Amino acid sequence: MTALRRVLSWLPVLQRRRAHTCLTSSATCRLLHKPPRAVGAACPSQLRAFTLSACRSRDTDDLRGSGVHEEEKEEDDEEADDFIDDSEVEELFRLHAPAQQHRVFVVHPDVKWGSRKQHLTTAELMMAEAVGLVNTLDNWRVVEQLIMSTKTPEKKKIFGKGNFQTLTDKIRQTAGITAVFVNVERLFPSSEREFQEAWGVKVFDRYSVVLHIFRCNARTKEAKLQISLAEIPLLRSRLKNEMANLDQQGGGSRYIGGSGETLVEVQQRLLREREMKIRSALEKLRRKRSLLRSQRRHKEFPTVSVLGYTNCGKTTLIKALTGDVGLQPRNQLFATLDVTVHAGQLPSHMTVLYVDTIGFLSQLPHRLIDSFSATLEDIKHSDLLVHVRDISHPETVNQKVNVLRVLKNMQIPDRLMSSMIEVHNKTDLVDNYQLLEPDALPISALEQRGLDGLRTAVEDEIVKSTGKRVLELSVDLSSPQLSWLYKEAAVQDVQVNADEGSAVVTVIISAAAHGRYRKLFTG
Ligand SMILES: Nc1nc2c(ncn2[C@@H]2O[C@H](COP(=O)(O)OP(=O)(O)OP(=O)(O)O)[C@@H](O)[C@H]2O)c(=O)[nH]1
Ligand SMILES: [Mg+2]
Repeated sequence: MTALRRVLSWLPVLQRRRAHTCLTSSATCRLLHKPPRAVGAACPSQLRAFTLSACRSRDTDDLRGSGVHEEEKEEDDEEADDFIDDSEVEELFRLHAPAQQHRVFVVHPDVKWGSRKQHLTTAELMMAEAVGLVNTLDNWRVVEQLIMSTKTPEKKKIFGKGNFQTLTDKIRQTAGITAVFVNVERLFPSSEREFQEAWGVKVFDRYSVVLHIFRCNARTKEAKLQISLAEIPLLRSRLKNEMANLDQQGGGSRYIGGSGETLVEVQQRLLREREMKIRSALEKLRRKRSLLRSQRRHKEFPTVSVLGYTNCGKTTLIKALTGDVGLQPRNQLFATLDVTVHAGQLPSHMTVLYVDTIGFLSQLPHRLIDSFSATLEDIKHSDLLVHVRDISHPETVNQKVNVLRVLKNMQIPDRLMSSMIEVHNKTDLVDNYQLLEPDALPISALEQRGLDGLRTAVEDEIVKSTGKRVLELSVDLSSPQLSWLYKEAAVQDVQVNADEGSAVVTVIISAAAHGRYRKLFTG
């Protein structure tokens, strides 16, 4: 009765009712209108600390250690504590623990002809990616792989009768395997059950393998909650299978001790409750994110989202552009699962915020992407997108098509799509690299080549899209000019002339805010 045991293990979590306090309007005010401190004595490092802390979220671990003021830290902690308890997230997250280790047989169902055939890739490359996914997981190893023809990879009957028998024989003859990974987006629960019965081992699809990877790499509450949400369909499928087994034994439709509910109904209700709980916690996080976004906008720092296929070098590029030593690029699929924000400078010394995002993958089920929609929302709200491509990868064209498809499904605004900068990364790995797409920028993030050209291109687009410029303004320190600038623009530097009671202030300011400034102080 594993199903019943699992249901019972959920109960404590679902029954625990904790009063959550949403972000209050006073917290909002505090974040948006916090007066600048240490203005008179402002030196560039303090200003950097101020601006960094102003745009920092709890998730942006990488901005830590940048000299954040203690008082701001406390306020941040207070505000972050408001939405959901760590232990509660851990409980939700732990419920569906991943398998410890597996020796895996990978099957790639290949469509050789017809409308379902993939034209930009080959069965061998898709198999290589599937193997890469499995090997990303610690203690999971591929022991055998097989490409098997099919006409209907998305149907319940993936393989024809003869092929299925051949496959079953091969799997049964392979010693020591503990799992089979069928490289399709998502298996029907009934197919999963049928395969498991025929092969006598656990069966995974892309959805479940990618989820395992996500799970192993998740660090923050938000990532953990998003993963727990993405697991709900898996739990539903499992439930269906376990219920089918119970029904065969005549147990699933019996009422539980006077409750008026059958075991199936109890399980379904608990799953619904679990889903609602996760969604509500994520909604609170979404509100917090949107608050941080408006705070960043308010501070007038333009944001640049760096996106692309997984492992293309996004994190390495942001590290190279910002010098942020906290960033840890890894040769691993889905190393980045949390959106983090990092400040960097453009040629005119304008500070921009680079947003590191979760990588894309082909045939990633929509539901999985949907679960990460709160994180991906940052992309929609940025001022500019930079699409990083691993130009050394044999599937680079297919990867680009997939990234563009996901962006289209996410309904990214046209203005962002048309101004998007495409970067060809890892050119150091390509012999005699030649740029065949004139609008793209060739770089090597690892060897820090081509970055000046990229910074200039980013600045040009930012100026075009936001109308923001870097200006040096002379301010009278006895007037409220400087504090106004702190509130309405992004102050980059203050050079104080103590004898004259004035300062030269470098700011990033929009045309509209500059107009207001002139009207107020120089009119
Ligand atoms: N040779 C070479 N390797 C690079 C370059 N850029 C990144 N890499 C390597 O590619 C691997 C992945 O880099 P990341 O920056 O973690 O890639 P990512 O796109 O952030 O990956 P995910 O967060 O997993 O989606 C690491 O081993 C990097 O060192 C480059 O320009 N040249
Ligand atoms: Mg990354």
